[in-house]
Amino acid sequence: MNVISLDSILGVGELKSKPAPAASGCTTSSCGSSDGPSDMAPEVWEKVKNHPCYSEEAHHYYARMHVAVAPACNIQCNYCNRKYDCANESRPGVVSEKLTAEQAVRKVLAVAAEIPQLSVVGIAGPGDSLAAGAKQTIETFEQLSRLAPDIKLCLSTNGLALPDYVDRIKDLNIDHVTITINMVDPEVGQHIYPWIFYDHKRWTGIEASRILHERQMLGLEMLRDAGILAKINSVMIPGINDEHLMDVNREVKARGAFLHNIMPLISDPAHGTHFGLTGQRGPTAQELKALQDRCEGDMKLMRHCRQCRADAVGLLGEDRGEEFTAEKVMQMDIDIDGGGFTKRETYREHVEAERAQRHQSKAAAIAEVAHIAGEKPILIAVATKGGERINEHFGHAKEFQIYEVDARGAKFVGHRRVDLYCEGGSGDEDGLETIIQAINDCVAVLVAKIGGCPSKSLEAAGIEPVDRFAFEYIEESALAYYAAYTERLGTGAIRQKIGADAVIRQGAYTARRA
Ligand SMILES: C[S@@+](CC[C@H](N)C(=O)[O-])C[C@H]1O[C@@H](n2cnc3c(N)ncnc32)[C@H](O)[C@@H]1O
Ligand code: SF4
Ligand code: SF4
Repeated sequence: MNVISLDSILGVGELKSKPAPAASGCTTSSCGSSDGPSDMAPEVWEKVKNHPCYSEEAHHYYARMHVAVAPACNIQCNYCNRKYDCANESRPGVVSEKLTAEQAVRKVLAVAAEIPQLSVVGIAGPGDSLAAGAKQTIETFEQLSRLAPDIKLCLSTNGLALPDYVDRIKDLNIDHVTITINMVDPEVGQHIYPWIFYDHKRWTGIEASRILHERQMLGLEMLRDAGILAKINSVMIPGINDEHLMDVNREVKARGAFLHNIMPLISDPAHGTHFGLTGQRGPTAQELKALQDRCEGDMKLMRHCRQCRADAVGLLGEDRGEEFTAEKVMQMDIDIDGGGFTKRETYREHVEAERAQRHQSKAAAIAEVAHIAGEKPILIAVATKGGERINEHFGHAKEFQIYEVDARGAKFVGHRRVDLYCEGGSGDEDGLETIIQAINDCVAVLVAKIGGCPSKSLEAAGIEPVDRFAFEYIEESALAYYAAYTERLGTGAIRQKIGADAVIRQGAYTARRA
């Protein structure tokens, strides 16, 4: 098939590209074929392959939107304050406007007509999608399943009311449900949940956490029995549930959860949450990764969550919500009958073709490094604007994506937000300091371009700045870098080199602090 660039369908300028090398065998589950990864049943792959949150690969191509039709909640978490709102902030529970079911449906059809990447509509607050009788949630999904049946439906809940709604969720063809589970021991839960409202009564203390825990486990088992995929969100709260999340991981896995998304606590005092006001800190990026690594096993860990607003619109990491306010949507001429269905279908066909080409290219890159199997993985930071390419200037990066690389492949393991190094054209030393701190477990940073000064500081900190892969694909470049890195050191030497680099980085950091 002749592959047309997705950027041309979307009207975006062409990126410099390299033809895909010939295919060969691929052994990692992150790679795969059009039937999906080797460790996933085809019917499950069919459900997740276009869902930007359930498939890391899909998030490069597909967008989601949240509609904020669920303002109320039936429990209180010590990290949540829905009264604090800020239009410029992207974090859970924040919305610019709450919608009725009717407004939400209109908004979805408007977005679907405009953004062919849209594949999922979710309800994730700002409160709980199943609180207050779940009326608006059900009404919204009923209409959408009729008007835009090609778009997947998704909801997020704390799980307290979930057992009462699993049958309804099944009837509505909702394939994806997220439950936030922060504990499987009410002793731990009592430090996270001051109260719940259940069975016409407010419960507090350990009793509240016991009820919540039992309802969450029951709801999860019912989802498994109904064949609905469950993702578990857990908020990592250092000193309260960080170690305990290993137990949570084990228990949810035993009950058939598909994916575990361990997210860092956000606890800015300005947000007015209990944890913010009492000085409870969130985890560092390195602490979060270490816990995710310990939990990763048979069940997949989600590493690409962007902790989105409850009214987010667009690809993960971008927010086009401002283009679709209730006022603007009211003025739009909306095709009520599946708005833009043909455009979405064409887009999906091209994504399939591009994905097949990318699988081949990644498999070929993995085959090139097969001879160094068994070496220790390295971490690499990447400056990217998206499109799976190294296409961002070091000084303009607001975040770095982190890849873990060895002969099995280059795996995305998280992103690290940083202060901008270049503000108004000049380098800011404090910004550079926070960048080095954020990526200090990486051996290299792959960028489209970088200036002489930051290069020297990075080298002094034991992080190699690399611009020779500018505009190339990230995974293939990371593997090529890994091969060159290993060759430079000689096989068997990576472990010692990583150890030595870590000492250099720590020494450089201590010296800068002094
Ligand atoms: C706003 S909630 C809406 C769905 C539902 N009420 C729930 O809590 O699962 C969406 C997700 O954001 C998480 N969240 C809310 N506030 C947070 C914070 N301050 N830090 C980290 N995660 C947070 C919740 O735990 C939940 O997983
Ligand atoms: S369950 Fe969700 S909406 Fe309710 S308090 Fe907790 S985070 Fe906020
Ligand atoms: S908050 Fe995470 S799981 Fe939810 S839509 Fe955003 S990226 Fe997906």
